Amino acid sequence: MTYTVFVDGQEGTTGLRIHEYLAQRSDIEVLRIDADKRKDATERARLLNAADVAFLCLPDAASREAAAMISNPNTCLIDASTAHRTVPGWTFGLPELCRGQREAIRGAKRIANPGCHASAFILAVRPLVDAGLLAPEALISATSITGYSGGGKGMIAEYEAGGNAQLKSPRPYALGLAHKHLPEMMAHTGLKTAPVFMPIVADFYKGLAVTVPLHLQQLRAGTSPEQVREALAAHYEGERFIRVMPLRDADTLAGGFFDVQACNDTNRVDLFVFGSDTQILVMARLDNLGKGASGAAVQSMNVHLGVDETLGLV
Ligand SMILES: NC(=O)C1=CN([C@@H]2O[C@H](COP(=O)(O)OP(=O)(O)OC[C@H]3O[C@@H](n4cnc5c(N)ncnc54)[C@H](OP(=O)(O)O)[C@@H]3O)[C@@H](O)[C@H]2O)C=CC1
Ligand SMILES: CC(=O)N[C@@H](CCC(=O)OP(=O)(O)O)C(=O)O
Repeated sequence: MTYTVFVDGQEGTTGLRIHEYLAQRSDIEVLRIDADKRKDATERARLLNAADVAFLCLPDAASREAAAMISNPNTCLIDASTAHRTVPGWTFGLPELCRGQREAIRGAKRIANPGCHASAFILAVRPLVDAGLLAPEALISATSITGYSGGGKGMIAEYEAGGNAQLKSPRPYALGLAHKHLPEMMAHTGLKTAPVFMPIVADFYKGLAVTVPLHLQQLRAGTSPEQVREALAAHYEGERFIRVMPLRDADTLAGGFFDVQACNDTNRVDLFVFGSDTQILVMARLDNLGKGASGAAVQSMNVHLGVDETLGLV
């Protein structure tokens, strides 16, 4: 069986990466738009409606526009943008989220791919809420360190142009405390209050790690770091792309330093719990263009089509 696939936004960062994944597939026929018609609404609509699966790798406004162009009831949209992640009628493209999510993706024609920071945050926190270790009312914070490809073509060009000394050091951003991933972080963890979230972009291409620092007192009384790790391990048992590392996994740290890039070129998420007697750090690491974007989109496509979920992904 061959499926036809169109990538709207094929020249962008996530679109190009999806094309790389699809190029290895004999079961996928890729529909391509002529370079001079990339933003031609009529041609985009024609290709979107000719596809079994269409990926939207576009800014939010263009994604909403594309979604409104669909008249073919068989076309499945997988949107990489922020536009639809908490919109009713759209299914969150994170198969590992909870029991039943895979079946929901299999049956959905509108799939919203999670944001890169949000994927890491949700995968780290959701199991703790589901296990009753962290109350939905908890007030927590998180930081994220990310490579600059997370900012798309514009930010990549800025970093790769060189000559701007400010870009040499890590840059905290979203300091208005209203990062666009907060709504999906709340909706898909069950947290009632948005975390205080500060992302930091630094001078490396890709790789991302979210850290959630917690006093053990913020967790259910008597919770130990071991129990937090066990809750993660139980939640993700059998998951091909999620690795829950041993507690205080010093072996993964070169000389005591955490490697943010160690999941690059994979669709993997590594989860860590570092703990003392009174505090823990829960960390999630991924490739922002892998499980943080394009890899996740291909995984959702595989789940939706009912083919091997790992096809083309490592
Ligand atoms: N980069 C990442 O790590 C992640 C990105 N995302 C999200 O995925 C989406 C795509 O991001 P990314 O690939 O990084 O962005 P880029 O800026 O790299 O690419 C976006 C592409 O969309 C094209 N485009 C813009 N408007 C239109 C339009 N009206 N019609 C057709 N094409 C259009 C752009 O054209 P042109 O080339 O002319 O500018 C560009 O090629 C965004 O919503 C982003 O937030 C999600 C997760 C992670
Ligand atoms: C470094 C950088 O700017 N990263 C982007 C996140 C990329 C991403 O996940 O974007 P979407 O939510 O659109 O999917 C940011 O924090 O806005």
